[in-house]
Amino acid sequence: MTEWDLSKFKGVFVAMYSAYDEAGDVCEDRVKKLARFYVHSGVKGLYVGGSSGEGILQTVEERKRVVEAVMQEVGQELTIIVHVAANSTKESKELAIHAETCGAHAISAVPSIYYRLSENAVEKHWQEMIDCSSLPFIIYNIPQTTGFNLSQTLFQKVAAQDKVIGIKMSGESVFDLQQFKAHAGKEFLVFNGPDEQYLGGRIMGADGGIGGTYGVMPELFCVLDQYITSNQLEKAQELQFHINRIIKKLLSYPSLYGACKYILSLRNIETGFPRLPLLPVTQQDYPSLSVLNDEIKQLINQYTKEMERVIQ
Ligand SMILES: CC(=O)N[C@@H]([C@@H](O)[C@H](O)[C@H](O)CO)[C@@H](O)CC(=O)C(=O)O
Repeated sequence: MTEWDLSKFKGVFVAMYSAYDEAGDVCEDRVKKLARFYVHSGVKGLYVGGSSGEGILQTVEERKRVVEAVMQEVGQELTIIVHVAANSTKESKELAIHAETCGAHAISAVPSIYYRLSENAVEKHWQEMIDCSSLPFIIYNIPQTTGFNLSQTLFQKVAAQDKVIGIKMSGESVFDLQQFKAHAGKEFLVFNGPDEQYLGGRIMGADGGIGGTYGVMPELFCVLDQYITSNQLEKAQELQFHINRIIKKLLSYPSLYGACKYILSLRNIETGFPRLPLLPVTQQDYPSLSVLNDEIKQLINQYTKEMERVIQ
């Protein structure tokens, strides 16, 4: 039996985008407004400083300011998972200790990037973070960006510890996701990573998901999750298809994050541009993004109404 309350980690987690001011600096007010925006959307929590949050492009001090702002604003209302991995173990530990000081609910980390690391090195990197705070730890496996493909052997070694409560599976294979779930068992959380496969991931064992595009349509992912939980799989498939049409369009812009941030601005949530080398969208993209925003709003309207009818 695990000592952790896993129920607060089951569901939809928005991988929060960065929030900068006009000069491109971290802006606490904007971080808070963005975090607050998700409170009423029905999501379970936020994943802070991950890929979508551009943690890896920010300084340690900036990352701390983001976490502090999120915790102050919504730390009592949502479950907050903080991605603490930096390239050095030293900085990652500093961020892990800081997350605990701020009252975050869990930490999470990718392997260090750039160097081709052995499994022993990645294990040591993660273990130092696990040991330096008393927070539960969630492995972040995203081989397509880190170049490190987590093996079952290393996974089972790391996951055997009570403090390691889950894994965020951002690789594309639903089979891999299922294999991790099968080995770790019921009392171990698996988060679906690819938003395009939320339905597939959940059916194959994921307890919820962490995703970036949830940020512009959190309501749709919450309804999708409810369809799955209540076994309405045809409705779930229909909605996932709509979502995927949106995601495919979002992926056609100079950067996914730039497109999503612009859509947020159309919903009165200013977050600035993504930080270089991630490209912003340009003025010529604005009209089509505005059309896409209307499409998202229409779907949110339609599906939240349908869900209300089902619940009544
Ligand atoms: C590679 C990547 O960035 N994957 C995203 C997805 O949310 C992704 O943006 C989405 O599926 C669109 O392809 C997440 O798995 C990453 C994530 O949650 C994060 O921001 O840490």
